[in-house]
Amino acid sequence: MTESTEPIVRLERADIYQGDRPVLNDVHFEIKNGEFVYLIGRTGSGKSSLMKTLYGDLWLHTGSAKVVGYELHNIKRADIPFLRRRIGIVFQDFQLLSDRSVEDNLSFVLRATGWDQQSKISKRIAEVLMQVGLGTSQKRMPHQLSGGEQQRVVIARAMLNEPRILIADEPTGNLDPEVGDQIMQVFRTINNAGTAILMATHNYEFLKKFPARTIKCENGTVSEG
Ligand SMILES: Nc1ncnc2c1ncn2[C@@H]1O[C@H](COP(=O)(O)OP(=O)(O)OP(=O)(O)O)[C@@H](O)[C@H]1O
Repeated sequence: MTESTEPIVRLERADIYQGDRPVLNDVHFEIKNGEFVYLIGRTGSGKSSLMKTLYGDLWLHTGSAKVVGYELHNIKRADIPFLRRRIGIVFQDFQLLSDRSVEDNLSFVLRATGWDQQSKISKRIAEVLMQVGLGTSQKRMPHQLSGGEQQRVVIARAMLNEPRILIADEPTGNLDPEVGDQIMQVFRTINNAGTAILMATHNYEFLKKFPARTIKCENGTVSEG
């Protein structure tokens, strides 16, 4: 299979653990290139644990998983930063560095991932900010941004290294409904441009307004919703 036809995520008979405690058993699903997938389920059902396993924050104990070309059942600790470069991760709490500007938050990530030419760094920052509708905000500090704007910067940050998939854990959980809708539009625009998205959400309005494939954590496993 070539990289473009192979699923971006494929789990087979995977067991997800928090420490010694099993959270999800016998998980199998695939996410294809460019797909948009919602992940739903009650509080504590295992959504975050599943996502953490996909980006190598929780170790896969049993079964197999291949994510953006990396086999998680065989992955070496040293490869995890490279796995994460091919995945964009967006959390509910914005986690920007509060003591530096938008531009510096973004260049920090690029430099940490091997970018060293200032002209290329500036160009890439301008591109991702444009993509999230914040084209002129380079010099602003996080405290000068609304919650929705901060979340746009976080999404821009996740897009810096052109990930093949964005994994977003409750990305609108801290936002007003109207602002949440705008952020959802940003994800849709990114998805329409070809990046796959796996989004955990409690917001069932999104499922009605923006229908997409839905998978569900329930009774200790994952099923199509
Ligand atoms: N760091 C941790 N250490 C031990 N157990 C944990 C840890 N984080 C979560 N758990 C447990 O694992 C189970 C799954 O939690 P998880 O956070 O994956 O659920 P979730 O579906 O994402 O919930 P929420 O919607 O509230 O974010 C829960 O029983 C939770 O108590």
